Amino acid sequence: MATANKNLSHYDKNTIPDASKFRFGIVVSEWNANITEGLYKGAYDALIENGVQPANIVRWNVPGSFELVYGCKKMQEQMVNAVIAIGSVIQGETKHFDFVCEGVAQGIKDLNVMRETPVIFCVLTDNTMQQAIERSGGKHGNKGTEAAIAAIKMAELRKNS
Ligand SMILES: Nc1c(NC[C@H](O)[C@H](O)[C@H](O)CO)[nH]c(=O)[nH]c1=O
Ligand SMILES: CC(=O)[C@@H](O)COP(=O)(O)O
Repeated sequence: MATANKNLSHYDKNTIPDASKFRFGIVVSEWNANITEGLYKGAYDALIENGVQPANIVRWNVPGSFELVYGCKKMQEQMVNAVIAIGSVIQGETKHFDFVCEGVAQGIKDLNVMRETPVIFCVLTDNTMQQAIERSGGKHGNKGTEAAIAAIKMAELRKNS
């Protein structure tokens, strides 16, 4: 189902686990910063709304989405219950888009397979800037909000497993 038909940014707070004791790492790519700052705000606000203490949200920046893998690997080594990777890759004229998207998706998948701390994939892979705007606080909601809810749910699953 496409984002246009399923906007997960609206959620029922009663279904979200208590997050007040959790600590989260958020790694933010500086590429397309107008988009990644919107995603960060969505994630940060959703964590706070669900009881996370501001001091328990650790933010690091990395230059581009490709560097999210290394940033998230190092963040996993901090005392955090889950990590959120935030990036925005937008199609250009060459194959660079495919390599960046492939690298970051596979890299984050590997961190989830190999290591204990869950890493949430909040990397937009859009054809146009307009699509990115619509998904980072625009008419299709905010994928940062959705990532924060996923992070809380995964932190809870980790705690109980
Ligand atoms: N074009 C985009 C990039 N490119 C930069 C790479 O992510 C990386 O920083 C560089 O290749 C050095 O290793 N990154 C994005 O996040 N978004 C883009 O649209
Ligand atoms: C996703 C990218 O790296 C992209 O913005 C690069 O653009 P181009 O393929 O035109 O060099």
